Amino acid sequence: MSALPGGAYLVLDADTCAAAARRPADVARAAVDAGVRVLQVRAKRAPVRDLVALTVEVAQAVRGSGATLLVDDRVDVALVVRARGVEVDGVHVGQSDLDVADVRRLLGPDAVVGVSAATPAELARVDAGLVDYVGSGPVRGTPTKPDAGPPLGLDGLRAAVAATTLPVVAIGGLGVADAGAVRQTGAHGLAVVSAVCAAADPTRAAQDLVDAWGPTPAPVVGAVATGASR
Ligand SMILES: Cc1ncc(COP(=O)(O)OP(=O)(O)O)c(N)n1
Ligand SMILES: Cc1nc(C(=O)O)sc1CCOP(=O)(O)O
Ligand SMILES: [Mg+2]
Repeated sequence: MSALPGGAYLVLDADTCAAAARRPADVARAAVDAGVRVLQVRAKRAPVRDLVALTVEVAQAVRGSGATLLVDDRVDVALVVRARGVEVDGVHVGQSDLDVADVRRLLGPDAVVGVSAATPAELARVDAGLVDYVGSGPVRGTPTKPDAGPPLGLDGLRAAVAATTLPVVAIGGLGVADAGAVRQTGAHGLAVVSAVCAAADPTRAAQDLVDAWGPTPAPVVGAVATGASR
């Protein structure tokens, strides 16, 4: 188990970056230079070996930044990247991906493991002893994930935060204008794709997101999320 830094969380979606004619590695470097502490590599249509190459590229681009780097869905990719001697911190899995118990077994006790959970039933099933954070969304409908569930809205997000002891990362249709309201729900972080990857100026957009969220306490390793770390 490892503490996830709070605040701005950038999901580097390969398709969104490609549509904006940008390399995810360049967006990643710009984001960490702007103060983003958590990155996730997501490439839903890429062959697995391309996802490995992409993750290595991003990891190398942000090397030395101290940012937490995760892979969407694919534990095998994280393991291969590690086996090549390149640092990757963990994986974010959804409800149809590998079970978090298996993810934890494969990646080890120090990995960061996140899981998607939004409904009361999904949140109740999350084992807080195996997972470091929950990703809850979509807060709003978003073209970036057409198969997402119904929008939670801020009230639904607040309910998700109240339903779990784990840090909650809000996601889906969010941008800089939402940072204050999302933080007020008690969410630990705010994850975006389009607001940075498709922005006219990703560096500026990342900086604005970091500033709008405001200061975050340093993560405490092994801390139980009681609200004190939010
Ligand atoms: C931080 C964060 N939260 C939720 C998701 C969604 O993951 P998942 O449900 O597995 O859906 P896909 O992203 O795989 O389409 C996420 N990636 N990150
Ligand atoms: C990757 C992802 N997961 C979601 C969920 O609801 O679990 S919504 C989403 C896409 C977020 O992209 P954008 O910031 O462009 O709306
Ligand atoms: Mg998934």
